[in-house]
Amino acid sequence: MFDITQLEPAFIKYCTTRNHSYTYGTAGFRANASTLDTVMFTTGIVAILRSLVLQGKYIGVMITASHNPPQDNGVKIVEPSGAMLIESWEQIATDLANIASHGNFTAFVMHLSQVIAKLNIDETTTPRLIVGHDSRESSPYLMECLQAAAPVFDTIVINHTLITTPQLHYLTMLQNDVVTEVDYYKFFSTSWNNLFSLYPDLNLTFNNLIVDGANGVGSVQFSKFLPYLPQLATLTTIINDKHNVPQMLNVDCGADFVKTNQKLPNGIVNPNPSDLYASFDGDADRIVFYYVDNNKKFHLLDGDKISTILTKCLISMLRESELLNDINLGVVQTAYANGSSTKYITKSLKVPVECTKTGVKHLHHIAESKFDIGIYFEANGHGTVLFSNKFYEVLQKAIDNGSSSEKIHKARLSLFYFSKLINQTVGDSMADLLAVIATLSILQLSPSDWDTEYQDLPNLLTKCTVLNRFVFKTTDMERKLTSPSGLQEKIDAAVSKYDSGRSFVRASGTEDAVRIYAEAKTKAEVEALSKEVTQLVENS
Ligand SMILES: CC(=O)N[C@H]1[C@@H](OP(=O)(O)O)O[C@H](CO)[C@@H](O)[C@@H]1O
Ligand SMILES: [Mg+2]
Repeated sequence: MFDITQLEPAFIKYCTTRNHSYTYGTAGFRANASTLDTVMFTTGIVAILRSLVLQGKYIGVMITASHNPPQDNGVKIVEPSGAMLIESWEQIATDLANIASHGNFTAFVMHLSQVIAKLNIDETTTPRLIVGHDSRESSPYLMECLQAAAPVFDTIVINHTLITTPQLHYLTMLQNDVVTEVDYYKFFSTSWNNLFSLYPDLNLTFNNLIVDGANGVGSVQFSKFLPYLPQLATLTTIINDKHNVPQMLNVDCGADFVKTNQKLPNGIVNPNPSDLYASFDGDADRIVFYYVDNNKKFHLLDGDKISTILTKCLISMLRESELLNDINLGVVQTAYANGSSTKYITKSLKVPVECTKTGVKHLHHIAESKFDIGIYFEANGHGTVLFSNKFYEVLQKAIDNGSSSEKIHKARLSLFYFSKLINQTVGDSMADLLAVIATLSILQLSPSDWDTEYQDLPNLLTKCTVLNRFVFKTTDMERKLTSPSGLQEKIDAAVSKYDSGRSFVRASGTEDAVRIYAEAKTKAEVEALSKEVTQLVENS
């Protein structure tokens, strides 16, 4: 039995941020790190309660603010399956944080005991947490806040300290007391070796690989992972690897910088057209690729390009496996996906596309519930491919039954090993990097061949600060505004003036801003459309 009144000293010590209203956004709680002690303390308790409700299964907690600036931080909870916290618990997490922030200890204890009573918890269960953090300066202290309530609940806590978000998701999914990051390296390098063993004569389609670690935890982890991948290690250089200079995190580098500014990150002086470049974000769950042409012009290969090339490869493996009619494959995108990519997937590859709301939790859910092979990527490079139980059943049966053709058998084994190469819990810079390189090798496409599969429509993603972003409410998978009243009609009128024009506006779930997306036939038109819509937002 636990006595929650014993939480008082920790409450006084760690809940120093008062009268702050916390909201659970697109990716958990996220704000300036100086305001986060209270919500870290309560999130630790929520994770403990979640573990108690699930009979002591390991619950993951990651402290990170991903691509946000160094002074921010955040926290997200991971289910035992490795997926994000189930949505119905977001409210429990939000309410507990806000009662701790706005109320005194008595009010807090009263609220918490009501929550515990409602959850019907068996108090003899031992809760288990598996935790980690990114390289931010604030992370170790926030980790202390997060764990402050653990002794009162007799919690077992495994702290992996400096680890990437997807590694933490993967290790949570293993539900094992003794797993470490080495288990991650071994699993994914074995998958890589298995897949390549089917293609002994295959050459990579670029000379060198340059990986931008965003000066974050991804650079630490990738340098530890590389020795398990000797074939790649010899041709890979990691740049922006100053994870121990926290103020450099995501500054002029990383996936978000490259995608938003559509240019090379810091640290690449003389780019080589025969090399492949990739940038991770601050917690290494996103990746974008790029290359330069012979004129040294920069070309971005973003989440849409990743999603389309993986789709092309997997659909051809399915076809060669003669399983196209038994396994359903589809792609999940958000409204931010470039219109050309959607057209390419549906028209050229003849694969269905679902559009859903921003945030990986939404994409993941659709990919999992609608498809046997669900490929999902946000345009910013956050995504993965999910393989269903049915996929494994059908494939295993086909492999066991054997095939007269060597080619068909090889395609089936390729599908199997490929499914093990990509992180099943969440988007993962390192696993996605391996999956893309394997894809390019199997299809024998150079980075520029990959790029020419389809041509992006010129697009612009900007943000603007407004008095109250919460008045911007949307419908139709965030593609249309329902409030402020009358604004959507004005946006529609603006869009209709442009060839292949598209634009939508929504409030960010991670920043205090409204995002404006626009695309059109030419760069000049997209700039004009974006400007018009920005003015409409500002005047609303
Ligand atoms: C347009 C855009 O890139 N939005 C990002 C951003 O969400 P917003 O709700 O737009 O702030 O951060 C999320 C978390 O990292 C990420 O999932 C999402 O794709
Ligand atoms: Mg991230």
